[in-house]
Amino acid sequence: MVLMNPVISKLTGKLVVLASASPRRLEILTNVGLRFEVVPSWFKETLDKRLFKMPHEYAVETAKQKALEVAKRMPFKHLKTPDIVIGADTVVTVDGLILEKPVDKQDAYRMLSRLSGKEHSVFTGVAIILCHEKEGEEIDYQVIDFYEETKVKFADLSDDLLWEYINSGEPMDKAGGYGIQALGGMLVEYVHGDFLNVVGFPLNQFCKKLSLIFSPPGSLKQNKIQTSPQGSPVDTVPPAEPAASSPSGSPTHNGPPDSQGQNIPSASTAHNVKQEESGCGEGEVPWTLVNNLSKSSENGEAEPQGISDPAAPDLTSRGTMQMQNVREHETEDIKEKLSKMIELMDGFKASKVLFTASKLRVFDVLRSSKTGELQAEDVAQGIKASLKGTERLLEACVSLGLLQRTGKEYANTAMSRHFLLSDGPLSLQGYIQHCNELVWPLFTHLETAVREGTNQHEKAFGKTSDNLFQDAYYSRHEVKLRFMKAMHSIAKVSGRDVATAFDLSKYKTACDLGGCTGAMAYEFAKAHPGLSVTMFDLPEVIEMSGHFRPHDADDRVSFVAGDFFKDELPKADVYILARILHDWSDEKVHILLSKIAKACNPGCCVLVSEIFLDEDRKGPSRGLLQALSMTEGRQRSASEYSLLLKSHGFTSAQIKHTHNLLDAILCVTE
Ligand SMILES: C[S@@+](CC[C@H](N)C(=O)[O-])C[C@H]1O[C@@H](n2cnc3c(N)ncnc32)[C@H](O)[C@@H]1O
Repeated sequence: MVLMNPVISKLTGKLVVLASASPRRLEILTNVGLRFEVVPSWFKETLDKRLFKMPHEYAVETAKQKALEVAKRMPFKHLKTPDIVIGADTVVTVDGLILEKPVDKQDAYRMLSRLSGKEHSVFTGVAIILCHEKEGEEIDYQVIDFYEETKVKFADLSDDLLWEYINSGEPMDKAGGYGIQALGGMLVEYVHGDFLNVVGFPLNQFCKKLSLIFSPPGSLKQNKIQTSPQGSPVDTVPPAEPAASSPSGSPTHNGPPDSQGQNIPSASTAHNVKQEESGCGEGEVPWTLVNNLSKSSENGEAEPQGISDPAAPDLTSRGTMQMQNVREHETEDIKEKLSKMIELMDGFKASKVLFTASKLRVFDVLRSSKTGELQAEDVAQGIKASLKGTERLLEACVSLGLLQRTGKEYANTAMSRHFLLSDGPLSLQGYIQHCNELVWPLFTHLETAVREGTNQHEKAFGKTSDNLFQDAYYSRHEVKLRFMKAMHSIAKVSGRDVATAFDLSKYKTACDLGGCTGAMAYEFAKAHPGLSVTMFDLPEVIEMSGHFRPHDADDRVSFVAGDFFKDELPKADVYILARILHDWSDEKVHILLSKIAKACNPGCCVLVSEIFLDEDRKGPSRGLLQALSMTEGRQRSASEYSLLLKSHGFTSAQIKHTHNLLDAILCVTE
């Protein structure tokens, strides 16, 4: 049996649309007697999470965009305008990360193991779109949105339990990788807050919002809440009279106060004279009537009987409240979009400030002072630049978070100390200079690159490059050194996460093909005490690798010169391909993988480390932006790499999204 919820019943007679295909939301709303159509949104959940300060802002914005997409599509595609569209989006957050639906089992495992033994938050953002269609005019959309947070704690979960749960298939279409209402309930130690919010829809707050929309504060002037001496709320409105005996016959509301001090009208006391006409149930205020009322008042026409009761909804103030709400939302929305636009328009300036400050060694100069602080004059002297230009550069660096300033003194921020000092263990200086000297010129020819679908090396550097490495990067000593420094810095930052992505304890030997400076090889040796690593690269690279030898170099790392397309590959149990495959045409990739497959004994494996594209190729933008200046190769998703490796006999893929610069996949030969 369905309880006749007085707030939900206010939607009777309206075309209510749920812009979500989630069976759980459908069930929650159906269970409370709401009649609605389901029109799943086509809005792709691709908002850039970094643009939102708080996770709930992301959930609310996604809910809003989902609902608006349906509200705007229906008049054209379904040839009807809904009255109300409801959108919702649920996200799980832990350790400052937003977890959505897992893309595969490995992703589900990553999410669930992150949640194990910890408290996390579940946020559902909800948007209620009220659509007003006026004849001959554009449809007006009013947006009311809100969010609910529920805290959930998981018990400590063993890997066996996690995999059993993952293999049940339940996690795959659920935010955070679990469903609390089914098997996933077993993982939960406690829930603080609205349980249904975790399932996917905060019903309680939704009802309160409906109550505010349809009986806003102005309509409840007389329904003051007093606190009794015992502290419990007392409704001071006199018992409602039946409509017929009310002087005006207008709707009056008298019901239990909700937790926000608003009265949710009770079905037994709310009446209106249009009830039969509108076909609405008891306790309803028909939307059409509400609209007509505001119109007739505006026109100065006599109000129909039953409208002038002071307890009736204050339609004007309600309209004003909603319009204000909408304007605020619209303004916020536009501001958000504008700030994203500005970020995109100015992005190249910010990059160039970083490149220039790095090239001029601003960060090293600041670090070298006794106190770590310098005034602009001293920095100008240190970097041999004009005072005026230096001041501008330093101020711009402060605005970008690269420097901090106290009074007249400039100093490095923690981020700069980590990544921008030239001799720091995680220095990105090498890569930054590579971007400045090589990638930047290529990007100045992006338009031609897009028009022609070719790489622009010739335009940018005045010569063709059939083989990027031998013709472009290694043609001049300083260019080669710069390229190697760039590879070295990325390998230093990401190497540890790649090296520890999988359990390699059963393997004795590894070969890092195209290992460049050996940075990755040393990370593998460090992470796996039983592993000897051969670093294999072109002779012109090997001859310079001594430059990058760490002071505590492990003698389990050795260097072999050769061409992986032409020469015999060193024998190994594990072949590492870090940032290799994306550079080459499919044909060359197949040549290389065939050679590796031939060199492998059963049980050997290939570990590929690359930027993995999302399965729908909508991100991450770092990978997609890089592709724009690539030559013959291409970026792939984890499953594309998996398929590629499978076609060469490497199966049982394990995938690791490291949340560092490079992800990794491990496949074993049969
Ligand atoms: C993009 S870098 C990746 C470096 C390293 N694996 C890393 O992740 O830091 C590509 C590497 O492949 C090497 N390489 C290119 N062609 C090669 C070939 N035919 N044989 C061996 N190594 C090659 C390059 O010298 C370079 O070091």
